[in-house]
Amino acid sequence: MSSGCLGFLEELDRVIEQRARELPEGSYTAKLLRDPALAARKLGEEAAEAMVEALAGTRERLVEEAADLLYHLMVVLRLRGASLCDVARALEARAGWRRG
Ligand SMILES: N=c1c2ncn([C@@H]3O[C@H](COP(=O)(O)OP(=O)(O)OP(=O)(O)O)[C@@H](O)[C@H]3O)c2ncn1[C@@H]1O[C@H](COP(=O)(O)O)[C@@H](O)[C@H]1O
Repeated sequence: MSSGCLGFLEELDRVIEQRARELPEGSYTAKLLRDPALAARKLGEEAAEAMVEALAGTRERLVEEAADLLYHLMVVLRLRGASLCDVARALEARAGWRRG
């Protein structure tokens, strides 16, 4: 993985946090944040679409579906007061077990 490519995720996380605070009209993110069941269903749909691309799609289609999946995961995490930082910490702790 090229270094520095994940910095934008922090920026996107801040935008999602701002949408959660302000819930602006006309924002798709705010629509998901107002309806946790919709957000969870969309997460599942995007996971299924990514699976289809992983099985038989092009690299480009897989990357596009992975982007949809990651965005929806970030919204669902925010609904539970969590973020990709918490996910990174969980992964880091697992790496610790393996090293130890
Ligand atoms: N990164 C994203 C992003 N990725 C995917 N999507 C939306 O996720 C949806 C994916 O759903 P589908 O693939 O099912 O496509 P669809 O048929 O259009 O969706 P539905 O009408 O079925 O819900 C689309 O509406 C996309 O626009 C996103 N919507 C917003 N963002 C970012 O979120 C931030 C806040 O944007 P607002 O949501 O406009 O406030 C901005 O930085 C945006 O770039």
